[in-house]
Order: sequence, then structure tokens, then C-alpha cells
Amino acid sequence: MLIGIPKEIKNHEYRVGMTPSSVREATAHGHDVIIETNAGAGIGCSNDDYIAAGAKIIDTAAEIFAKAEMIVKVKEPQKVEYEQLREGQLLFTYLHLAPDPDQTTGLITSGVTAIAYETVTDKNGGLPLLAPMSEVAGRMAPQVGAAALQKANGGRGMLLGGVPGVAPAKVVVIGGGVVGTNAARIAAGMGADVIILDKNVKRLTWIDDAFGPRVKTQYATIDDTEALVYDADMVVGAVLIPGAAAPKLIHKNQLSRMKPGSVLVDVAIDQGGCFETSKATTHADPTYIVDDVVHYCVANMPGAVARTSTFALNNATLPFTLALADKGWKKACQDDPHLAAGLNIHKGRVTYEAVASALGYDHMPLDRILA
Ligand SMILES: NC(=O)C1=CN([C@@H]2O[C@H](COP(=O)(O)OP(=O)(O)OC[C@H]3O[C@@H](n4cnc5c(N)ncnc54)[C@H](O)[C@@H]3O)[C@@H](O)[C@H]2O)C=CC1
Ligand SMILES: CC(=O)C(=O)O
Ligand SMILES: [Mg+2]
Repeated sequence: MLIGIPKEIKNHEYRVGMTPSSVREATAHGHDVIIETNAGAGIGCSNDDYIAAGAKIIDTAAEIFAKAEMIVKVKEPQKVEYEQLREGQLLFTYLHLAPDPDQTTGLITSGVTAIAYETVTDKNGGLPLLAPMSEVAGRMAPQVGAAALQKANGGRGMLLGGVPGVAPAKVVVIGGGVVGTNAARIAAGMGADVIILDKNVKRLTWIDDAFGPRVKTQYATIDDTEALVYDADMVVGAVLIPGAAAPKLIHKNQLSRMKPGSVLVDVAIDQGGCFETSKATTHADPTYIVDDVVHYCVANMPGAVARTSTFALNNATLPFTLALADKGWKKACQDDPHLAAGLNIHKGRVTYEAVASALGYDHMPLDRILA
């Protein structure tokens, strides 16, 4: 198969779809790989590194989109990218369609077959291609939140860990999945007073076992969420209903009850955000203030640590990339229902139920496509 890797074009996005090591694996499987010139520059990998792995360097993204049978990316295609996709071509990348009607229409119109990293599943009920970036974003959340708490950045002027004789900041993490537990781990490590809310009691039990008294847990009722948010210095939004738009858990009218200068880090922004006042921001201009509350809502947080993130992402995606290239998407999905769960769009139809229901499309069931 001819695999194409365009350079990412989202704001301050330095990750790349395949590392040189992944390219070498693909060429060892007999595939051809074309990659846009300098696509790996942001992770410190040169054209020569890719050539040594067996790839051919191409000058323009347009040529990659025109020639490749499978496009491997990181971020959801931007308008200029989805306009170049076509029927019969396979796209393997993050999509986050539920909060993104324009991209969804673009992919439907293109006729492309699109498999979303974030809805591929595993046998334990996890999301193995989302997890590595959730680990990164979760670990970054207290870092970016700590910077936002500084006075010059609009925050309350608090040090996350406090100092002897002065209490640490109170960090409330809503959602105790991969992002939430990684955020809690770093926030607790920085000395903050941390509590995680979730609606899954089994998950809270696991967190309690894993962290002991360093991190508190609380079942996420409306009452308890509200009380903890009003008392928080930093709130991390880390909930997910796979494929669906994020539920809104803090509303605009509640911001005035929060502490002035407190910080909301909405990691769930790529699924639309779990705070009513969240709107996606970029690494170039990551925060804004509503009712004295600082909002950080960058939808591609891992792009800031592109080297760590690209290698972590490839560790998870490579077996699936190879399966898709070796067998073609249909046979690979027929053989592996967890990969099939990633199929979101095929030939103009929405094939993922939560996306169809969020955006008002008819849902085309997978078994009809894979039959
Ligand atoms: N902004 C960024 O750059 C990045 C964003 N993300 C996003 O972060 C979000 C979280 O991802 P993961 O931690 O991997 O998901 P996950 O599935 O591991 O965890 C989500 C948790 O939220 C809980 N939850 C769901 N509804 C809830 C509610 N109403 N109240 C309390 N808890 C609730 C679930 O029980 C689960 O434990 C996703 O939207 C993901 O796409 C992930 C990586 C990067
Ligand atoms: C998961 C995601 O959206 C990201 O890594 O940018
Ligand atoms: Mg994102």
C-alpha cells in the first residue's frame, strides 16, 4: 500500500503521523511511504532520517493527498486538507467529529473512509489510541494550570504546592480516567491538595487503591461537583463519553461563585469542552478570562511536547497502521472489532452512532459496511 504522511498544519502542531522507526516497519512489510518534506522537523527527525527508513520525500502536501492510498496524520484534517481527500482513500488520525459539524460535512462530501484514533477500543474497555495523548495532556494540565494561576497570567497568584506555613492550592479533577489520573498524579506531586470526581464507583475505588491518601475521591453528584468547584483554585475538566460531545458540567452562571483568579483547564475541549464557557484556544493564545475565571482550552495540548507525544502515539498506533496497510481497511476491521470501532465515516455515511446522534445524521451500522 502507498502510505502518505503530510506535515501537520494546525496551530503550533509539531507532531507527525509516523516516526522514522514506524516508517521502517511499514517498508519492511513491503509498503511504500511518502512523507512531506520536513514533516518530522518538529520532533527532531530530518528528511535523511526518513529516507534511511525507506520513505520518499515529497515537496507538497497536495501530492501526498493526491497519490496516497492511506493518509496517516495526528490531528483532525483542517479544511484545506479534507477538501483534498477522496473516495477510496483511507484516513487514519484523530477526528473528534461530534463537536465539529464542518469537518464532518467535509469528510462526508469527500467520500473518504475515516478511522478515528479516539474511538478504537481494546478488550478492557479502554481507548488505546487516545490513552497515550491523554497521559500527556493529563500530565501537562497541572503545569499549564500552575502557570495560569500566576498573577501576571490573570490567576489568583498562588503557588500550586504552597510553602511551609501557607496551604497549597486546591485542585479538583472532574473525570478520573486517563487524563484525570495523570493530572492528579502530577498535581499531587507538585504538592497540591487534589480530589478526583467521577460517576464510576469502580474507577474511584481503583484510584483510591492506586493513590492512597495522596488523592481524595468523590462521587460526582451535581451538589458535590458544585461545592468542590466553588472551593477550588484549579479545576481540570477530564470527562469523556466516547465519541460524543462532552457533557457541560459547569455553567456560566456558576462562574461568579468561583474564586476570582481561579483556573479552569478544559482538557475535554477536543470533544467540545465540559464547561459551558469553554471555547477552543491555541498554543499561541491559550487562555482567556470569563467572570474573573481563567480558561485554558487548547485542543491539541500534546502538540507542545511533540517529541514525547509522537513517539508515545506511534507506540500505540503502529500495529493498527500495519494491519490496515497489510490487509486493507475492510479485512483489518472484519478481523478486529476494536479497530472497526474506530470507523467514523465511510463513503458519505456516518458509521459511529454517538457522532450521528450529536450532529443529526442517520447512523449506518458497521455490520452493514463490513458484511
Ligand atoms: N485537549 C487535548 O489536547 C486532549 C484532550 N483529550 C481529551 O480528554 C478527555 C478525557 O479523555 P480520557 O481521560 O482519555 O477519557 P477516559 O475515558 O479515560 O476518562 C473519562 C472519565 O470521565 C468519566 N465521566 C464521564 N462522564 C462524567 C461525568 N458527567 N462526571 C464525572 N465523570 C464523568 C468517566 O467515568 C471516565 O472515568 C477526552 O475528551 C479526550 O479526547 C485527550 C488528550 C489530549
Ligand atoms: C487527543 C487529541 O486530540 C490530541 O492529542 O491532540
Ligand atoms: Mg485534541
